[in-house]
Amino acid sequence: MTVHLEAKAGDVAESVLLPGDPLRAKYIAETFLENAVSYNNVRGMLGFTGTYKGNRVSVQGTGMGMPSAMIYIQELIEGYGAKNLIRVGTCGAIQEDVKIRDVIAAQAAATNSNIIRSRFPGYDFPPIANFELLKKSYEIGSEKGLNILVGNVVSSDLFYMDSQDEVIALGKHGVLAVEMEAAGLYYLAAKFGVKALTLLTVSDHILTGEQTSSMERQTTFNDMIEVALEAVSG
Ligand SMILES: O=P(O)(O)O[C@H]1O[C@H](CO)[C@@H](O)[C@H]1O
Ligand SMILES: O=c1cc[nH]c(=O)[nH]1
Repeated sequence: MTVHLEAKAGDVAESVLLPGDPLRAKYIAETFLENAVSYNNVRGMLGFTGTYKGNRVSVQGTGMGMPSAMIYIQELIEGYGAKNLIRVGTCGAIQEDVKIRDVIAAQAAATNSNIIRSRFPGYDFPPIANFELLKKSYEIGSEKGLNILVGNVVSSDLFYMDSQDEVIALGKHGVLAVEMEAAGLYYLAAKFGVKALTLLTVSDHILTGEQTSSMERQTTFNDMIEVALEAVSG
């Protein structure tokens, strides 16, 4: 048991998928895992463990933003021995050639958060994905015929920004999309020496205002989940 997770020792698998939305954790467990068992209900931040093609996998909601996600990520690593963590989230595109429903594998994550900056004053620490998980996911997605984009994303502390100017400028510097957790995940993975990756489905477009329907989100989302599950299995 940790402060925010009531799972017992051994309840959590070494490989964990991390959606922001706890109900998405339930959906993933019910749709993709066999014999899924719930191990956490504290604060309604649902977590489940089951098997995928015979491999033990957990799925844990993290909430929105780095402060929330980093609580669950650190407790999963320190308290339960999680070793492979893949965030499965949504994002907003900030480049014209990134399209709604595309899947992004976040190679690195820029951030406007002070969480990492305050740890290494005077330095910019680049939060990066684990290469093995990144390569595997790219290959699995490509074999499935998905248009997987690999590149930089930006993890923002704010969903509602007074101005999108900086985020749009980042897009002009090759950053593909904005979301709110990847940099925190990559920082903690570096700190604790575990493997991490962020996969994202583009749910809306910051430049064009386009949004996905819930049905479209679900279909693309399913593809992304299968990539994540395959990447941590076998
Ligand atoms: O769909 P999730 O995983 O929650 O991710 C994105 O959606 C939330 C904002 O709506 C933020 O958490 C952002 O990172
Ligand atoms: O625009 C978006 C979409 C999803 N998540 C974000 O943080 N921003």
